Amino acid sequence: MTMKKTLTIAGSDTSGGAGIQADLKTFQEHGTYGMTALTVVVTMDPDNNWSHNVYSLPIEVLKAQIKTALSTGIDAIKTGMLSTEEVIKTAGEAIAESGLDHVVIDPVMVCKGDDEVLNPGTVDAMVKYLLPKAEIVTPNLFEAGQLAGMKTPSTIEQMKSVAEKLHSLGARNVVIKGGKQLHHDKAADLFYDGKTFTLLEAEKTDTHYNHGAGCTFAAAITANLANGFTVKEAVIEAKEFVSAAIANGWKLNEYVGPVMHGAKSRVGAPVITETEM
Ligand SMILES: Nc1ncnc2c1ncn2[C@@H]1O[C@H](COP(=O)(O)OP(=O)(O)O)[C@@H](O)[C@H]1O
Ligand SMILES: Cc1ncc(COP(=O)(O)O)c(C=O)c1O
Repeated sequence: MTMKKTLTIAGSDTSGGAGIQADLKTFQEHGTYGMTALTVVVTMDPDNNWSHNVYSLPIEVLKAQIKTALSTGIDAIKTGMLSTEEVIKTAGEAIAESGLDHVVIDPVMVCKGDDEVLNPGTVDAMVKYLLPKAEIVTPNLFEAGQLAGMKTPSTIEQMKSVAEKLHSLGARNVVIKGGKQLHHDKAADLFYDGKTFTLLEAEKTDTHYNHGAGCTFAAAITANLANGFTVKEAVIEAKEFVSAAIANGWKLNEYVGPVMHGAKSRVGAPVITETEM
């Protein structure tokens, strides 16, 4: 049996909901063979209100992982938490050398709830090294504004302008996640392929148990592209997948509630509506 191979270049979330853990669970649910190149390891301190510590791996270790994985003939790549400009440059150069088309850039800048960029120099590096390689970029509202050098969009009209800017910076497709943050009665994401805007809407779940939603969404897109979906089909299935995962999010402890990555196949997924704008 042959399987499509998917690689995530991202951080390890020890608590298991986000990062490479979310990516691998999602790849598995989509029937692809997941491989990893770790950038950082994130731990949480149970003695200090679950505060996060980020441990970077040496750049040679990242390069060796990417080399290992690419030598096997990867079908699609996703990037997640990339901690420094050097890490972003390394990922961008490796993607360029791979010659792969199926490249999903999830421009993780902050963990949920924060609105400060972890390391400001990384935004320029993402624009320079990653956006021009992206078959699709998957920012939330804050990340979209930062990458575009525009204010954080808060309406669908503003999301359209920001999506056009991100496309002009080299991303062949853009999906801006309105999610829970956008003032809209549904969980709405705006997809732009350079020609048409499509608003994708799902029921909003009233929950705090959404840790890992962004990673899960981008990983599902990656697996779907590896499996031969068009970009739009990949995004729509990923939205079904993540909506089900959020609707079935659960409490790990008093600090964090991860999504349930395997919910779609076990519980079913909600209907996504598509509206051309
Ligand atoms: N409360 C919610 N109910 C339903 N879907 C949601 C909810 N919050 C986010 N989503 C969806 O989950 C996906 C990931 O978005 P989000 O969690 O906002 O990303 P990030 O983790 O990058 O901030 C998007 O498709 C978004 O619309
Ligand atoms: C390693 C890692 N990657 C990515 C994220 C972003 O997670 P989310 O998918 O909830 O935006 C986190 C958040 O804790 C993380 O620890």
